Amino acid sequence: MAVFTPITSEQLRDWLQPLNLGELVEFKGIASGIENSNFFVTLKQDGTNTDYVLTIFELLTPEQLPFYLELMQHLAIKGIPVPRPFADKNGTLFRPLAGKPACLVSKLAGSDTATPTPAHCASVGRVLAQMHLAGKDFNGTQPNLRGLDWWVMMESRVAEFLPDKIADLLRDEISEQQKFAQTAQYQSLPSGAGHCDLFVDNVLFATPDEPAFIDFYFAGVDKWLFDLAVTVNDWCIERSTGELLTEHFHAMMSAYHAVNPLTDADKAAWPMMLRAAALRFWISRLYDYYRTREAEMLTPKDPTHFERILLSRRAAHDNFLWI
Ligand SMILES: Nc1ncnc2c1ncn2[C@@H]1O[C@H](COP(=O)(O)OP(=O)(O)O)[C@@H](O)[C@H]1O
Ligand SMILES: N[C@@H](CCOP(=O)(O)O)C(=O)O
Repeated sequence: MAVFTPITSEQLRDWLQPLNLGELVEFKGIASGIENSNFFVTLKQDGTNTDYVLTIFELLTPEQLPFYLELMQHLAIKGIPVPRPFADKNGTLFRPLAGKPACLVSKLAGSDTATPTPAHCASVGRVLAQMHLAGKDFNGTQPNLRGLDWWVMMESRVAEFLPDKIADLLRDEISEQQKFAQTAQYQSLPSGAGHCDLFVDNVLFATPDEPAFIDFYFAGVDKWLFDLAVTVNDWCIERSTGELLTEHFHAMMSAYHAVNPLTDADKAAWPMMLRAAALRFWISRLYDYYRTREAEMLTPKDPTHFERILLSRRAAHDNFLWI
């Protein structure tokens, strides 16, 4: 369903050749993706079969891809559990396949969880902190392309579809976030390469203590605290209301803090950062809902989920949970 670009064995064999990773045994499309075409690929080298993941990029441009792939390569080399992209002998990480850029990465063990426990939250918090620290010497500079400028641009494209009260909420939150981004407090927060979309469907677990992060194609340089807020807003919530679950929250935050300590400045910025993280996905879901792209064959994700989360974080602004 979500293989937007079909390929033949011949095309794939030719494409794989410069990677020198062995003979093609089999490949099959992965149904669950919504952004790219993904395939599991099995290659045989010296009598041993190894599984990989092939991604054909449907929307990302060759200008954007080096940041994502080089970040994954950097993190994987440092031992962070993320897919490792394979380069040809010239160091090239992506090449055209069926007319679109494509790359091959390592296949990670495990599966995602629909019902995160505090133990899952703790391990995700720990590895997120390790990932932030491991990215400190990564030299890519591409910003989070789904940041404040993008929110402002998208607001003008979705507001016309919304009832007045909801459009007012959207406009008001963007304006609050613009003011927040100008503060010395915001600007003093540490930034670096972040995943920026570390939702439950982007983490695979071999065991609850061994998370692996996939799908880095919204990654970018942003405040570390924003990345943590995005993660908390999806992992530590009661799904139907969006309210934070205290035990899940403390498990994730304490585990993050133990590796990459949070400061008083982080605490002061936290309520606005949780709101920013909710706003980012509210806007992208509104955009997908009202302006679904042509190639999209899946049902757009529910924007009202993040409207509820935003309202909940605004209501808790002066009385928020912290570690
Ligand atoms: N490196 C990987 N190792 C193991 N499974 C993977 C890997 N990359 C993707 N997958 C599988 O493919 C599915 C879709 O991948 P994803 O990157 O989330 O696609 P999309 O960005 O299009 O939503 C994931 O849910 C996972 O099951
Ligand atoms: N996590 C986002 C959508 C991004 O899609 P992904 O499948 O590439 O993670 C959301 O839930 O709105």
